[in-house]
Amino acid sequence: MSALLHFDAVSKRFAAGLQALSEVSFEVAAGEMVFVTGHSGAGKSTLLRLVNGADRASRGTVLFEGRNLAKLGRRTLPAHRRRVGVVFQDHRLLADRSVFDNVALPLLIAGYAGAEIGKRVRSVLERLGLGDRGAARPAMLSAGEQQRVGIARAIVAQPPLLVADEPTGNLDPQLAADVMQVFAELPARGTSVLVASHDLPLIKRMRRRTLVLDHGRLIDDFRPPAEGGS
Ligand SMILES: Nc1ncnc2c1ncn2[C@@H]1O[C@H](COP(=O)(O)OP(=O)(O)OP(=O)(O)O)[C@@H](O)[C@H]1O
Repeated sequence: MSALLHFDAVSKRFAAGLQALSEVSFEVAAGEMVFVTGHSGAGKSTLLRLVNGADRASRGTVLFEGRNLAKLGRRTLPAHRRRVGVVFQDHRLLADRSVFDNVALPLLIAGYAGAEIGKRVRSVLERLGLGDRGAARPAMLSAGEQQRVGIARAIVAQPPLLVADEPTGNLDPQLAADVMQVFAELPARGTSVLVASHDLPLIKRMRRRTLVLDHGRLIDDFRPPAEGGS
């Protein structure tokens, strides 16, 4: 079976001449949760932006579900974006809409019927411990709740892949652990996860595969040994 995500010798050079990624190759299989780490400026955000179609590789090939993302055009990009949920550090919620409406947005865009939207939004809010916050405006919520609303919005349409860029950067350690727990449960529900983070203690605790970038180069692809293995 082909990989969900495939990077083959991918480089990204910005107009200013800066090489943000150099010949990066790796694959992510369906059902994996993978961290991307490295120093500030190592290329983590750049890598994630190539995956969600926000930017394009300068060289090399990025395949998602077997499709070459270099070939995405105005007509096909929206469909790709619907298959990759995105979580940012600054969750980018709509301030003048309720929590429910914020989370419902991807389903509205995908053309779901009203009753189905209600069912799915209530279910995902419940799962993230936000069952009683649907009517609230984002500004009325704590930072941790707002981040969970952002996650709810990213996963409500059950995309095959979730990419998250420093999703716990603003959260205290307990909330960060809670968010990681939510992510860790996604692969079993059909959503693979790619998380950029520089929080090494957190990554270590999660015991998941970790890609390490250094000045745009992939210098390690670490898979922790299975628990209980010898
Ligand atoms: N649009 C852009 N134009 C020019 N250079 C850019 C652009 N975006 C990123 N860069 C540069 O590419 C390099 C990699 O940046 P990137 O944001 O991917 O790093 P990062 O690992 O996510 O860092 P951080 O942890 O600080 O967010 C940096 O040197 C950055 O300045």
